[in-house]
Amino acid sequence: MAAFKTLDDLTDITGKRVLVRVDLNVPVKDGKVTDATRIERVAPTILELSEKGAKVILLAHFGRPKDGPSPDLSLGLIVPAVEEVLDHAVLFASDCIGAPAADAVAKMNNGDILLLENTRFHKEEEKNDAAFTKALAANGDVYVNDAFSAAHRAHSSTEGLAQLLPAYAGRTMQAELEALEKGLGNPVRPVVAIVGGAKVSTKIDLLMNLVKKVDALVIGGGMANTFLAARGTNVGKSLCEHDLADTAKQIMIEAATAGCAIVLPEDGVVAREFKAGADNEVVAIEAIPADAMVLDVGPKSVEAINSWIGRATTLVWNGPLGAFEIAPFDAATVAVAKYAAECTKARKLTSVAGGGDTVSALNHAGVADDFTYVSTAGGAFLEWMEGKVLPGVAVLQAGK
Ligand SMILES: Nc1ncnc2c1ncn2[C@@H]1O[C@H](COP(=O)(O)OP(=O)(O)OP(=O)(O)O)[C@@H](O)[C@H]1O
Ligand SMILES: O=C(O)[C@H](O)COP(=O)(O)O
Repeated sequence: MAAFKTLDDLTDITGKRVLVRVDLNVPVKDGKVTDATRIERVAPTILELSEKGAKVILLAHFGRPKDGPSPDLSLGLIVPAVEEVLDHAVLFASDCIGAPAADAVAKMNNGDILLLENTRFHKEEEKNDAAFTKALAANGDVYVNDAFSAAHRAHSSTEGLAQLLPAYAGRTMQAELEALEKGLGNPVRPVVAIVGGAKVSTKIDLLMNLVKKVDALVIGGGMANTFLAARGTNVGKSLCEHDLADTAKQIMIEAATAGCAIVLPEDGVVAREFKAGADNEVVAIEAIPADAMVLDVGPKSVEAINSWIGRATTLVWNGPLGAFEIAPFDAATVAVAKYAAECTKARKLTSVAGGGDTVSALNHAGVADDFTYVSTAGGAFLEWMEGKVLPGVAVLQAGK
């Protein structure tokens, strides 16, 4: 792994304005953060800089706002959770550039921590727009990237800033890269990957390369419905991206050529409403009622998945198998997580899992600490697995 500068190289920062890119894209329900793991992971970097007397200015995205600012995706909602984890006051500015940001920064004392509003409220962020990056850079003397989980995005706050300011990796960025290299740099076969969740369109392309690197690819969640539909199974009202059928078919062809088994659900738990405790039944995967949706994979599928895990030496997991936030559709994710944890404790398995909701699901199952390594990254983790260059990491390695 190519070298990059870390906080150890960042000396004499008292009074300096340090722009720190963190990932605060945390799960939220009814306005409350339901899993603070990502905040906990960036806390050491933030507190270290604050204790050294820097003015710590946090940059982050939250969700995927489509048309500019929206109150439900304001990072202001996250401030209390960040304060609780840090046990430190956190100031907030209503914009990440312009007068609101500049005024808030001007008022900071050494050691203060300020969170700027969602960078994605400006469409220029995702375009890595030069003028927008410059506007962000105006508030900092130094840039620290501690958001490994957003490092697969070449955005202004994840990549562009590192070209304008002296750039350093934060403690979590450093730890994630070191741990992934150690656990998965040279994975011992057989390798089984589980990919589930809801971000079908942004993750499906990654599977094209992943099938060349693993012995079996277990597909669950919304991703499975897309593959099932592609092979002609009627998925009723399930979360499914029908327009990705050709991509799914191509992945199945690539997998067959590479000798990678594709493991799709044999049965599913279906309901007519997306809510906790909704009436539900287990059906064979070819018998999904037209007016129902699959919200979890069924018990036969769990058995098949666990049998693959039992034969594996390395497990890589991103994306829950079902809508685990609403009982009883957490059953498969919990059962598989517990079995993987058991195999890991018995020293038969190296288990690495990643993703905001995946971490939350492992915490929900009570086994996150039993996995070999739990990354905060989902998409970035899968891209790293594929062997892709992550722009946010590459720019640190190039070193300004
Ligand atoms: N069958 C399903 N139908 C609807 N939603 C599902 C289904 N299976 C899983 N999900 C949802 O998928 C979401 C998690 O997917 P996602 O791809 O965001 O995973 P992740 O671990 O957070 O990865 P990342 O960090 O890349 O976001 C959960 O909110 C879960 O409810
Ligand atoms: O949740 C994630 O995986 C990261 O925060 C990146 O989010 P994105 O997929 O919306 O870029």
